[in-house]
Amino acid sequence: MMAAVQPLESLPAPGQRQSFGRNHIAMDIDIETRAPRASHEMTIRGGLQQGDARTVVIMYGPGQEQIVAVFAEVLGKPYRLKGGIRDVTRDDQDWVIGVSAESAKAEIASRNRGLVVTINAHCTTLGMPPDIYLSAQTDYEWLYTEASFFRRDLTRFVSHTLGQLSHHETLMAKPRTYFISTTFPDVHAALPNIDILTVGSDAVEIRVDLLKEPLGNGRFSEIPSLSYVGEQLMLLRQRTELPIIFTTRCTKENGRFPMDNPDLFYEYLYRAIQWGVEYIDVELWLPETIRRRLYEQRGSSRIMSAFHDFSGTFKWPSQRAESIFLQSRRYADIVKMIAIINDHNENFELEYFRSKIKAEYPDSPPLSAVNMGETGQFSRTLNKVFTPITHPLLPIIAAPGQMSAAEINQALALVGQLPKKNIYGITSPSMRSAIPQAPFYEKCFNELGLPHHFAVVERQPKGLASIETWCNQRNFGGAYLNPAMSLTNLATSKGFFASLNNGNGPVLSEAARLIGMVDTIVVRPATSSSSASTPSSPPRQQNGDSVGAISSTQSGLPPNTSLVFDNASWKGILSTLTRDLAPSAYFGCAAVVLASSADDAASALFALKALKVGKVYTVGFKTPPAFAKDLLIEPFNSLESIQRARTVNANGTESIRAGAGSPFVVVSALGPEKSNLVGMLVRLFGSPPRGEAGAGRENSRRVFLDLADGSGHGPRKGDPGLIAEQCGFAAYGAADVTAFTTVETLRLLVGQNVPYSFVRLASGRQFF
Ligand SMILES: O=C1C[C@@](O)(C(=O)O)C[C@@H](O)[C@@H]1O
Repeated sequence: MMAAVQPLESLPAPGQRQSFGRNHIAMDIDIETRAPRASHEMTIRGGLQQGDARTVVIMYGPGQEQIVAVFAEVLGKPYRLKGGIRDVTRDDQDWVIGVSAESAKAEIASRNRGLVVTINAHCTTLGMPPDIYLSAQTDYEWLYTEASFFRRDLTRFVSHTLGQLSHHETLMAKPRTYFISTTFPDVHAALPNIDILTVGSDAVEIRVDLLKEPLGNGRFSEIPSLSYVGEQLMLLRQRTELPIIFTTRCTKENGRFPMDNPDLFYEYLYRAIQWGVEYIDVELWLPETIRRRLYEQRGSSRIMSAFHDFSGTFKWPSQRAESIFLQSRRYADIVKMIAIINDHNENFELEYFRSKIKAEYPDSPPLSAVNMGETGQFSRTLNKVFTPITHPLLPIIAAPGQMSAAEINQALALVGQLPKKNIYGITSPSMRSAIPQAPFYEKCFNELGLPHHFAVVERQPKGLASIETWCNQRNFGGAYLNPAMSLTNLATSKGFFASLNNGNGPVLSEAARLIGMVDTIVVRPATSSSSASTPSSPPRQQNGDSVGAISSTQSGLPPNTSLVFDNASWKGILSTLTRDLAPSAYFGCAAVVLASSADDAASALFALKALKVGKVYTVGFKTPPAFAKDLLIEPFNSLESIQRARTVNANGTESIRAGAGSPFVVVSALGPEKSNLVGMLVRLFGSPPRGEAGAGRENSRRVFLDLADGSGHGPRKGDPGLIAEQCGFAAYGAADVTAFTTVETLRLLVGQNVPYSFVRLASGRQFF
């Protein structure tokens, strides 16, 4: 009989082992922190940070002071307007300060940079460009439109510029990353198709040099003005959640930016940093002083050093190639090297160069290197860091030989590098009435050119036999579990799962371990240092396992493969909560979680922990001790305790930071049959009680997240989401979380990024 998972309070430190397998009384699970690949922990520890602690000063245009309140709300801080930047003192530390652009002008150059960080918020309807002097002097600049206001864009801008959310670390931990090189003369043309264009991309490149600014009479300016570029960038950012790469490619390297004045490059690239662009492409030929300055001034943006050689004489096995790499890495977060080659063998030379660089300079920034032209296409299938891709819907390809994500995947599949796998959606009888997900996954695989087969299968209500059979196949490619299964349940395995990893059981991600619920099973080759899994059935044929016809006699996983039990839904919750609010809006605040069991509550607790909330009030479940360790938990066990939390008076922002204010976020995992209770609590916590004005957050709409699946039920009587909105909450539902969770599931299962907007679009509204 298999030992149960240890109670969570006795969680081992990362790297230690926890019971699961069948070798010992208390057998072990490899904890993901030992694994080299991307893990959610990167996102918790690396992705979310406290960020810039300086006072944020928003400079606003005539009649635009309301934008200060919006910034404050997104950041979760109180705000006030002041006459000038000089009036900001240490006492304003936790406030957002608004200063009119007019007044700020006189003092911006002499501001105390250690005390304030300035953002020039300019509404483009007031005219473009913004005040040239302010633009040049400010730390950051945010351009917005009033007619269609994109709160999501603002959230992402401040989360990034103030260093609260880092895409780079998360992306660099991914096994493969791609960026789409858009080549539109006008971004408007891209917008209708942006969701489909970006499937498979981790970032979007805007080729600034290819933008064509109309001057009237059919003429275009030689290079697009900063004003035009700013608006184009704003448009793109409003429509895609992906990080952006800002490129001013020069004439010598297949671009249109003139090379006679390097300062022009500095001007545009530095402005891109001010605009909060995530990646700035800096060409290596630029004077070192410019490259150094941009690197030093890059703030939260990351520098992609770029070198292209179109001469046809470039040689990867040369001293020159190595010295170009060394020169590039000095001022780079990613080094990009791209060359025209003449012979297919030069692709192998590039691979040798890649591995040599990795071995000899292990601490260098990641290398993104490909060859151009048809001959070089092979290298585009092998490069793993930010491979530039195109899409059939683009007007032109950005460089000779560029391929689409689908073409790359198809090529990899053809040469055995991306073998066809069976991927499952494992449901339970209780989910029988749910809308089928298979068509959506098939659409994604099709769009991405993935060879995999997807099938929704239903597990038996009891036991693990069916799940183990699906997972125990040579061609098993991973699965999601909907509903999720508890680790305790999975730990009852006496068969295949228990046999993995020489009897130590599957690898557990830290999220799955702490949450105690598994919703994703990821297949991955073991590293040489960790032990290989031991299939419980003998290996058999290489290909051809057909879904639904798997017997226990069929082949098990290949010997160098392990299974990772993971949890994607906490990430879906985190992404939903941070869609319209920066992480700082949650730091230290109080939350309420309602659920009928700890299992139902755990993903939300994990997300709230990642957001560093100060205190969690609980209703309906006992908090697992593992959470109680890092979070201040208080169960609501009487009406008095609720009343106390409601009226708790946060004296100033300090106490809010310690979770002492009345709850700012309410998450409910209670089913529709408990709507009344949820509605009642939401009403109670809706309007900020009198006397809380001192806390300064009276401008903030509180947040309500309903995890109960309302799909297919139509508008519910007493729908807590509706009540929440009436009570002044910003309400989110299961549909948002499901879509964001699907994004994460696809990343985990097939390593590809399918943007949230595409998930919503392709799966149809009624699906969620
Ligand atoms: O640097 C690169 C790579 C690229 O030149 C290519 O070869 O695909 C395409 C460019 O748009 C991009 O900036």
